Amino acid sequence: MPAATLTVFHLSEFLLSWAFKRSDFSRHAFLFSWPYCTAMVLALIEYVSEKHISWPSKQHQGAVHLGLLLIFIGECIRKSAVITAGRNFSHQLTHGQRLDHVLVTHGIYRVVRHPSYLGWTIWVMGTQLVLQNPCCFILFGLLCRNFFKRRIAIEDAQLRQFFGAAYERYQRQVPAMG
Ligand SMILES: C[S@@+](CC[C@H](N)C(=O)[O-])C[C@H]1O[C@@H](n2cnc3c(N)ncnc32)[C@H](O)[C@@H]1O
Repeated sequence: MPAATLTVFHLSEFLLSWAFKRSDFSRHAFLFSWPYCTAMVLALIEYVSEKHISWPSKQHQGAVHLGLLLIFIGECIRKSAVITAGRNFSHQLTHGQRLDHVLVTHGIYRVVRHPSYLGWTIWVMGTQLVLQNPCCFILFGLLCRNFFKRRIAIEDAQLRQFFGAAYERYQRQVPAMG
């Protein structure tokens, strides 16, 4: 199940990037960065070592079901953001404004300003619930919060530069991650 979850996530990220013919499309669209792979190896180590010492929490079916639900909800939020933003979405932050870059404020972007980050956070927390990894659940939560806090500050500043008053208005009206 965890392998299937990872395959669906990474393959769909790559295929959507290819389908929208995004300007930053490359093998990096699989989203296997070093920090991410390191985090997943840590999760695997926690899982295997706790399973080996018969950690009691590894037997909670409720946690597995809740984790699967979070994975599903996270994927839906993330993919609806990727599809709604279309070619305006890019895995890397853009440094100059592209000519075809338009501000997206409809669909899921009407409800939350950074839906793909919200979806990814929910998805990754779900993976740790399925594995019943208490340490990585907390660690990944803290890492996501710090990483996205910094990234959102940079991205908001760039988008204010690109779209001026329209983005400032959007930023006032719509919360960052819910
Ligand atoms: C990884 S995507 C993340 C998009 C958004 N932060 C989210 O969580 O759905 C980053 C790229 O999307 C662009 N972007 C973010 N929000 C946007 C919006 N509302 N309209 C158009 N482009 C946006 C940024 O300029 C950046 O190049």
